[in-house]
Amino acid sequence: MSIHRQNCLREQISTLGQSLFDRGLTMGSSGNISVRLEDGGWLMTPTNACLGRLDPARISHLDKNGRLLSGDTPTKEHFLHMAMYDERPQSGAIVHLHSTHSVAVSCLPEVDHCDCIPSLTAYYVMRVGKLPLVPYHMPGDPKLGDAVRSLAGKHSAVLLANHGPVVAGKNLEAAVFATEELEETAKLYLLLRGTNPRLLTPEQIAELEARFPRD
Ligand SMILES: O=C(O)[C@@H](O)C(=O)COP(=O)(O)O
Ligand SMILES: [Zn+2]
Repeated sequence: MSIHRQNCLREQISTLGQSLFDRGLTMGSSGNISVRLEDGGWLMTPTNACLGRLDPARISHLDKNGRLLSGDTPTKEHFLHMAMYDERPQSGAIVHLHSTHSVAVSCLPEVDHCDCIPSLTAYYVMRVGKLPLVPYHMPGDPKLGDAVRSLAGKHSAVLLANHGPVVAGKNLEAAVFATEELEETAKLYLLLRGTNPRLLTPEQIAELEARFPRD
């Protein structure tokens, strides 16, 4: 990959990180972003970095074995990102946020662990689909990587219990769009709690999945 292309990706991570932060989709130094490089390595946001104020030159550059080549120490969730990439060769980027409504859903005792948010809208089905809950582990615990690995082959998005969403996409823009959609649908789900909303039918879901396949 040319240096020019890598620099463009660094800029894109910083720009989209700032956009997410400025819209309140993650706070403080929470959340992390990664992009897979053509040589099998990755760019990842550094640990304890604020997504709203990333310095493109300090973004961590890892080789395909996860060794740091340049930049600051990577996110403590680097193994989680790498586990998801291992299971999803079609994915080029991953976003993890502490977006408020998604985190709220991740704390609810009654959610279906196989599918935390019902199919309320077509766009949610198109961007996210079934969202499994990953049992709680401390942030940075390698067991979190193992737990995500077991689900990531079948799911582009997972919800970490009492923590937040991890969403993969074919590229960074796709991963960000899907994360935003997840957050908005989590908000809808909470708004509709205690009501009996009409959900999309299995036939409607199948039609959407055939017409708009997710990666
Ligand atoms: O919740 C956590 O601590 C991490 O999952 C996180 O969101 C931020 O960690 P770093 O990426 O290591 O800053
Ligand atoms: Zn986190």
